Amino acid sequence: MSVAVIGAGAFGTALAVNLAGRGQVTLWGRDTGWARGRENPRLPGIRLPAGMQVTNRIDMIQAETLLLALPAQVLGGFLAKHGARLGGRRLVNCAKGIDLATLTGPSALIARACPLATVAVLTGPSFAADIARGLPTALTLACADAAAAEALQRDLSTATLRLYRTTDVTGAELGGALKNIIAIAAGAAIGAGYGDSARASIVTRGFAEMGRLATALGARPETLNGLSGLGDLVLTCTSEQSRNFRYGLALGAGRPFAQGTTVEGAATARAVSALARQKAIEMPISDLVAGLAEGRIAMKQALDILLNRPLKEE
Ligand SMILES: NC(=O)C1=CN([C@@H]2O[C@H](COP(=O)(O)OP(=O)(O)OC[C@H]3O[C@@H](n4cnc5c(N)ncnc54)[C@H](OP(=O)(O)O)[C@@H]3O)[C@@H](O)[C@H]2O)C=CC1
Ligand SMILES: O=C(CO)COP(=O)(O)O
Repeated sequence: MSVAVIGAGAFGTALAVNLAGRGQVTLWGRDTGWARGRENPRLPGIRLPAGMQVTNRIDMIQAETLLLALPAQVLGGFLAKHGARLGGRRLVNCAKGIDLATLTGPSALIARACPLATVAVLTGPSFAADIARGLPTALTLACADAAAAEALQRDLSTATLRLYRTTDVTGAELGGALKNIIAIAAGAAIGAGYGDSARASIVTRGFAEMGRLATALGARPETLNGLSGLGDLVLTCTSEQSRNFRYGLALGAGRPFAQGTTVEGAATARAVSALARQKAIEMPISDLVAGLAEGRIAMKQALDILLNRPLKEE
């Protein structure tokens, strides 16, 4: 089986390094100057295995299985430029977000741009550095075609990467996208000094909110209880390795945050607010994260809004 990873950021590089233990892997990035030193500055401390090919030429990619590890908001532009070259292969989305321009998930963007492709999603609790170091990790592989899901599960599992499969692509993809929003809110609560009890409330009510939107969009509720939903929510709301959580910490503390860091939850919150309005679903935490990220509301105001919502059944 031949694999290529599209997107030489932290996650794409980590997946390529881990999968290289199984066979030939090619890594594609738009700028591959760093590869001469065999260490990606986006994933410090990890050396590329000898023999791994790194290229910025998409026409060099012959692999039958492509893992797309680009940020959700740049995927549409990438597909518009290169999608025609990718059709007919197995295309596995690894991005965790909702495209703001179309309000759809990455796998729908891929399916639209590459109608002949077998589209799948790889998602779940996993920091790039952990995967690259070969620390034990369990992820969800989702594909609507059950036979293709089984084949991909087999082909992409490694000694340290254990994949569980599902045919619920919508649920798996939304779990990964929505947890980033809640991680920002959890970080903001901690950053503002509201404490661990407040964080626990946000995680729990955030999880309820994730389930409401995901099921309205066609997800199976049990998928949200799995690695791609609850699993990743727990990871990102409790670890400072998470960029979304760290961004929330900065928002809550009123500190600036490093420009250029990939924080998927900020744009996803805006997309979710728009989707929730369309579907008439209450998503109070996502609405507040969208407002905080856009600078429309302040932290104290966000807290007041949450605490003053009408009392209701759990
Ligand atoms: N990091 C992690 O632990 C995990 C990340 N993910 C998901 O993986 C996705 C990618 O994140 P991650 O790798 O961490 O992000 P990074 O910030 O590490 O890297 C982003 C990559 O995208 C590239 N890029 C940006 N714009 C474009 C473009 N227009 N065309 C082509 N390439 C572009 C950047 O290229 P350049 O270097 O040239 O700027 C860079 O290689 C996200 O959806 C994230 O949620 C999922 C699980 C874990
Ligand atoms: O998705 C992730 C872990 O599963 C990575 O989270 P961050 O993008 O917040 O760093």
